[in-house]
Amino acid sequence: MKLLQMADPVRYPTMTTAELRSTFLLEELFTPGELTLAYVDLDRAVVGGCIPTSAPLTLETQPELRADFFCQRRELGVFNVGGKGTVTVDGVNYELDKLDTLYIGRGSKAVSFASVDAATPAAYYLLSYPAHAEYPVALAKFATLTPVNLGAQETCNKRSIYKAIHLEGVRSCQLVMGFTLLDSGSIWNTMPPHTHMRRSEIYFYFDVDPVHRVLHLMGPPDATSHIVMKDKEVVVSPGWSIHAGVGTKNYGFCWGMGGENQDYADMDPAPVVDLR
Ligand SMILES: O=C[C@H](O)[C@@H](O)CC(=O)C(=O)O
Ligand SMILES: [Zn+2]
Repeated sequence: MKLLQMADPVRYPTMTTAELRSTFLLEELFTPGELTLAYVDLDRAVVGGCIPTSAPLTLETQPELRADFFCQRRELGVFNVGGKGTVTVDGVNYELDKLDTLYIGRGSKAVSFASVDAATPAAYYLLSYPAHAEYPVALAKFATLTPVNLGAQETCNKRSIYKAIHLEGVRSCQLVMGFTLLDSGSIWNTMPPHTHMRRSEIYFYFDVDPVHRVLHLMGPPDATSHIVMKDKEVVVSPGWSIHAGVGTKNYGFCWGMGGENQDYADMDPAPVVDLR
């Protein structure tokens, strides 16, 4: 597994574009016919991408985990941004349409991913954190989620927030996971931004038009930087960093968090006028 090692707020202001990218950004997680994982030292997240084509792909344990099977000591969230697929957990099949989320609890032994049609393959985004407790496998279908509608057309940030794995939905040990869809003509996410020292957060941008980009904003509110991102890329946000973005067109992103608490509303606002 590729290892991403975080920078701290002291090293951060000295970093070049290339250093910011190699430290906070994960590119090329999604390759047809492959399952790719990366380890992030921050809150010990494992992030992955998986596009099964003609044959299913199995979630193998990794040498770095020193575990008998991947979920021996971890839980896993799976979010499909591609065509219809099937995820099999210990012999039980779960059908995932686009935007469906599957929670796989600690102790699940055999996990594999398949596409229903190799011509329109599923594309699974994977996010895993250590877990001290077992919660049951559960599927959060997009169609059953009630969005929170935020923003306005006037401020180009009209969007719908769907919480899938959280305190009032599918339960987990520490993972909190959901996604946000921007309306046509809206481009700003999470503005005004916030930090939350209790949790680190990982953004996975999807449905980014190939000729468009998202400028992801990070850093302390008084010293922001940006990372230019394309479709199906992942960016890591330490607790001291804001995480917001602006696209050259609308897009979607999956947000996931691990850490001290699971309280979605526990945010320290960073007012727009204070940003530097
Ligand atoms: O801690 C929560 C996260 O940053 C996101 O859920 C924010 C978000 O999706 C949005 O405002 O568009
Ligand atoms: Zn956040």
